[in-house]
Amino acid sequence: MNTIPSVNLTDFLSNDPIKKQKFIDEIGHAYENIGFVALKGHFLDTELVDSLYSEIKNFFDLPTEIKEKYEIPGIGGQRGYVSFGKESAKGKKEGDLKEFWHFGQYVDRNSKYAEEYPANVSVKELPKFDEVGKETYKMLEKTAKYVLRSLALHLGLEETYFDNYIKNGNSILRPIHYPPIKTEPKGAERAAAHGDINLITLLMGAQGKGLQVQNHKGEWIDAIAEPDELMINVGDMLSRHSNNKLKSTIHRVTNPPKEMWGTSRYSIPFFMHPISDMKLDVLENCIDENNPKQFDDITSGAFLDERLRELGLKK
Ligand SMILES: O=C(O)CCC(=O)C(=O)O
Ligand SMILES: [Fe+2]
Repeated sequence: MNTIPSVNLTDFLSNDPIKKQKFIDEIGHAYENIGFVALKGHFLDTELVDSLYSEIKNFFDLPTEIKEKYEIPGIGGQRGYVSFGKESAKGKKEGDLKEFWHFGQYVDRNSKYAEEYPANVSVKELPKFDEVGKETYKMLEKTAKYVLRSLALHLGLEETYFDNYIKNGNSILRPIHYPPIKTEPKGAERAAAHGDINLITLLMGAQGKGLQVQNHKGEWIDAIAEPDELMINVGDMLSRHSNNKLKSTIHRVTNPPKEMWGTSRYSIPFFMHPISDMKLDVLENCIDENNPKQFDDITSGAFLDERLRELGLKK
């Protein structure tokens, strides 16, 4: 597979069982091979996307000393601002050439997760920032819920298998700014090769060149979406749970050619996480003689913790 297949969520949501099954087969096949699809028919509208871009550009344009006021110590960068170069890919010492923001789950005050999750951070310079972030979070979470329903069916589980694990889940919306490159990066990249940690990732902003995905043969292929598409990939949590039937594919964001160094890249991944006590233990129906169990049992909370340390976000 040398291109990223495109699928349409309205097929899955239609009342036509043939279309629904077609969507399940297409996404299932894509995730057993390249690990990525471009998805149309999601719940984000253009107006919301445009206002989020405008808000986040305004945020990243703020002076560094103001942005740094929103960098909260002690929470592994899980909410608010994370400054340039702080995060590095697993196994790499150079920091990625990016700064980002994290919006986290919106839980009721009386829910047990209100204590587990750090609070979201408000940007007082930008009155609409929080609201636009929250609305986008909800729409991406809703899109992800249906994608996971299709994957549950593909894996031979109940359609709603993931629903209770993602309700109040520890998902994160991460607007990223890759600033203009001023000096030779010396081994650093916009985003070095990595697999995502979570269940699935929904990415806005894969329209320009930059994102590349590694296929079976080790070749890097461009992952470019149409204006109305989200790029959606499998993360390591879902790969473990499915005994690597669904592939968490290594991907990266390359530095632009020198004549383009003066331009920024903005992208906005939504990392869909379950609640921390979900067991990622390999599903029984993904194990057989040809596919012995490949991963040890672990909860999603313990797995996340381990990975945040490896990324340099948690001490
Ligand atoms: O910026 C992008 O297009 C992708 C970013 C990414 O892969 C990530 O943040 O995990
Ligand atoms: Fe990624």
